[in-house]
Amino acid sequence: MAQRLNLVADEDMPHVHEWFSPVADITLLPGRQINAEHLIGKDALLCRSVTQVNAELLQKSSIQFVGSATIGVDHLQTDWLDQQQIGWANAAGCNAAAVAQYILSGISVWLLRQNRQLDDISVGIVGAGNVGTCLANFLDILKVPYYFYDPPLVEQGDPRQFVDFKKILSCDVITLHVPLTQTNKHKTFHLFNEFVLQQLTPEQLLINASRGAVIDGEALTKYLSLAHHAQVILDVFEHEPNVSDKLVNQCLLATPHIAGHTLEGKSRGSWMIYQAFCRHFNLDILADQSLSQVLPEKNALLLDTIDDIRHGLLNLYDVRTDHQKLLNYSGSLAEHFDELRKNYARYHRLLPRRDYDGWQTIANKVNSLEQADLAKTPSDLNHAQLLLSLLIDQ
Ligand SMILES: NC(=O)C1=CN([C@@H]2O[C@H](COP(=O)(O)OP(=O)(O)OC[C@H]3O[C@@H](n4cnc5c(N)ncnc54)[C@H](O)[C@@H]3O)[C@@H](O)[C@H]2O)C=CC1
Ligand SMILES: O=C(O)C(=O)[C@H](O)COP(=O)(O)O
Repeated sequence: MAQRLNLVADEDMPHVHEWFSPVADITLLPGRQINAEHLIGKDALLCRSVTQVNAELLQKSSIQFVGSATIGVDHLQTDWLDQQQIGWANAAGCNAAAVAQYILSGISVWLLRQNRQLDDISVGIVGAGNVGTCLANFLDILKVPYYFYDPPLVEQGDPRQFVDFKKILSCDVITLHVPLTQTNKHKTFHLFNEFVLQQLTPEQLLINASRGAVIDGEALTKYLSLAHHAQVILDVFEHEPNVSDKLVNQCLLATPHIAGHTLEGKSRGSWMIYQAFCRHFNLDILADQSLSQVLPEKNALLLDTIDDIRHGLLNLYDVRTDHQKLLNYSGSLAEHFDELRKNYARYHRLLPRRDYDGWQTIANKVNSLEQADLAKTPSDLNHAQLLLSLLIDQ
């Protein structure tokens, strides 16, 4: 029998016990507290976005593999890991659908406040990777025009259509889906600085669910203190968990870095890391282990009438609930930011936020309802307007 491995894992990474305990002894720790001493004599580290994985953390250890159950890798010193021949993996795309769902919910709330319609806006997507593309797929169904800005993909010959930064800055909604990078030619650190922010108008919405430092936080606070400014939705903040109460209160909506935290998004992250771990250590995946095994059945969405669709979507996700929870901690946000994220996961174990994978079904259903009974679907509503009215509260 192969020797058992020893691993340290972030205590907020789901399903670690189910999947890893047949082959490893596991030490669970709070992600921000994992230190070099904890890793001495260990073979693998399983982390989330809050653990800085670098030479300082690992050099005294015998870690051979680092798995981060996240899309982002800005907390991993990947060049050093490669140099040391330490295997590493992230969970690319694991929660892309969850982030896209968050963005659509945020846009819906903004439209409601502005008394504007979905069919008269354009969306500028900065970063056309997994999240940007997933969002674009949803916007296609909603028939909302969007534009991609992604110079690295242009250089790689991606055949899709891309626009320049100036065009993005003219869109009604600008939403950021880039990795945080500090050094390369297309670095994203402070991509939205004071100069860029000042070009926005009060009619626009800026959303950041990528990494906080893609927007210069200090410049943003200053910008939002101006009499006229664009509306802003933030899921991420520069210097988390030290989040400024002032900035949160200046936003249309603010949430504690939970855009990707659906049940599927979190579980898929662990599952992808488990698979990478097995590949690295040349282990078999046991026959009774699978992602679907740990995901509870979804309540069937009964799409018989427009009302069914409306309620199905409303039960799905309303970002205002998460915004309100963050506001409840106003005055001591920095102290409670991590706790809110932790409790978000716990709360959602009872009433989980789920990915919605039935958008195409809904689009088809709306089509058939329109064809079958136009009286139920006012003829001046196109698909986009109709689906928006389903996304937001009546
Ligand atoms: N708030 C949250 O809960 C979550 C945040 N994220 C963040 O979102 C980021 C994006 O996620 P994915 O789309 O899955 O990543 P991805 O790697 O699939 O796509 C990122 C895209 O950004 C592009 N890009 C890089 N530099 C750029 C620049 N200067 N200007 C324009 N485009 C640029 C890349 O070429 C790539 O196509 C992640 O790196 C992560 O930091 C991801 C998941 C959840
Ligand atoms: O996947 C990413 O990248 C994210 O930002 C995550 O959704 C954040 O997840 P945790 O670090 O809280 O697991």
